[in-house]
Amino acid sequence: MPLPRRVVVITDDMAQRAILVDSIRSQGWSAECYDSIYAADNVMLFSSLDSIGILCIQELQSIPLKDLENFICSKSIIWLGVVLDVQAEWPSTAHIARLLDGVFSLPIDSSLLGELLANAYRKASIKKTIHNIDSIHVDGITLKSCMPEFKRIFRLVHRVSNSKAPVMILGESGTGKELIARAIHDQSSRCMGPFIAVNCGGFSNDLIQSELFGHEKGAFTGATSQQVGHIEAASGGTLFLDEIGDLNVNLQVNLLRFLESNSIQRLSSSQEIAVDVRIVSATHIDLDAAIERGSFRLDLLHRLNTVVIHLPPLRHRKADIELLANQVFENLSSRYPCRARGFHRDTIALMKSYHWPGNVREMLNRIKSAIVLSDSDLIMPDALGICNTLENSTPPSLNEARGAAERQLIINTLIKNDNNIARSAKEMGVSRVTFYRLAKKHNIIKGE
Ligand SMILES: Nc1ncnc2c1ncn2[C@@H]1O[C@H](COP(=O)(O)OP(=O)(O)OP(=O)(O)O)[C@@H](O)[C@H]1O
Repeated sequence: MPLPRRVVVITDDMAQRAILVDSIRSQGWSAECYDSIYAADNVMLFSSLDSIGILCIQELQSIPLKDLENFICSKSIIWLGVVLDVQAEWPSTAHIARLLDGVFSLPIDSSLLGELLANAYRKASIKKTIHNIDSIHVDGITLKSCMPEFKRIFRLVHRVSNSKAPVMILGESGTGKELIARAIHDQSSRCMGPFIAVNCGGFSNDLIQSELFGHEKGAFTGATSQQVGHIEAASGGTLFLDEIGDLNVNLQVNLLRFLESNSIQRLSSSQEIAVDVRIVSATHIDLDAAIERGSFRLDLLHRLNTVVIHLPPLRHRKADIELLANQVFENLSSRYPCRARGFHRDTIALMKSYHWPGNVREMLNRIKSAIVLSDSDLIMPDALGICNTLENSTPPSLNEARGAAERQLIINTLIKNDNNIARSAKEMGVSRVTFYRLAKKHNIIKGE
């Protein structure tokens, strides 16, 4: 629905207000007036009805900057400043002006005002669309969250998608860094181009150079043909450098050179090849500490972290646990044979109190095993295999830890082998009888 053409005017100067309102109305807009930002905030008429606000710059001098920032940034309104007295001196105008979309003085030519309002209206419409984003669709998954912190991440993803600014995603393993990188790519104008993900820690030092930059035939023993590297292959799209903190220091220099020149040389070639890629990188390690240790270059960090997205660990997303678990359940239960219709409330409580060291990935795996193995209508707490690892509980004994690891191994092996006991037993290197006995001992299989 298009935004109404209504302007909020905030000034206690009645004479100038009247002039301003007349000019606004002459452009076919309606106007709503308040004496101060506090009066306007109290009425809470904003967000759905208003698109543009005009604030009197002189009056803003007396308002604490924090209040002003909160007021201006919390609304999906585009704010303009009006200067009522051009002769007056205002000490912090520059700072305030940065929060506003433009500043004009009175009297103002009506066609100029018309243009200012039309421009601001366009921006307000975009801002409102972004402000209302509360989910992201990626890889067939709808990422949702009840938490303002996460909704801000969704908005940031939308905002950064269409720039080429390098994005660095920080977060523990399994928090969804690659998914967010994909979302940035999918929503960008590069979405028709390739998305190439490279695990910088996944290759030997000898290999990663040629994996990233490519090589010519004969560049090294075994290089029997020319090979295009991942950077070149990502041209026109997005290169996702996962685990960037694990990249060998020598290669960091080469990567930096590429980021500065936007061109690469394949191994054993002197030809410069121009490459147009958007870089998204991710790491779970503390890069500041790595810089202090000398294992990561500060200049490279500065090239990569123009925009930083911090993904919180799942244990800090308690408010999202139920939403996420139900979403994962719905998704998986349609793909695997499943008797359960959902979670028992004790299971949800358990999930909320668990610390999820493996984050969303761990949740996915635990729910997957519970779905496959559960033989009741609701998934019970013990089906998740985390009863012994509750937060605040005392550390497990060696026997308990061994038992939990054994149980998890059996579950994982069964899932991998489609619940086939013979194949699972073979993979674990035990007889069928032993496997069956162990699975019964851990309540994974019901015995007669
Ligand atoms: N909000 C979510 N809803 C459903 N699945 C999710 C969500 N977030 C992440 N996942 C899934 O969790 C798994 C881990 O996500 P991802 O690989 O993006 O994490 P990561 O932080 O990049 O992990 P790592 O650091 O180990 O590479 C993937 O299977 C992903 O699809």
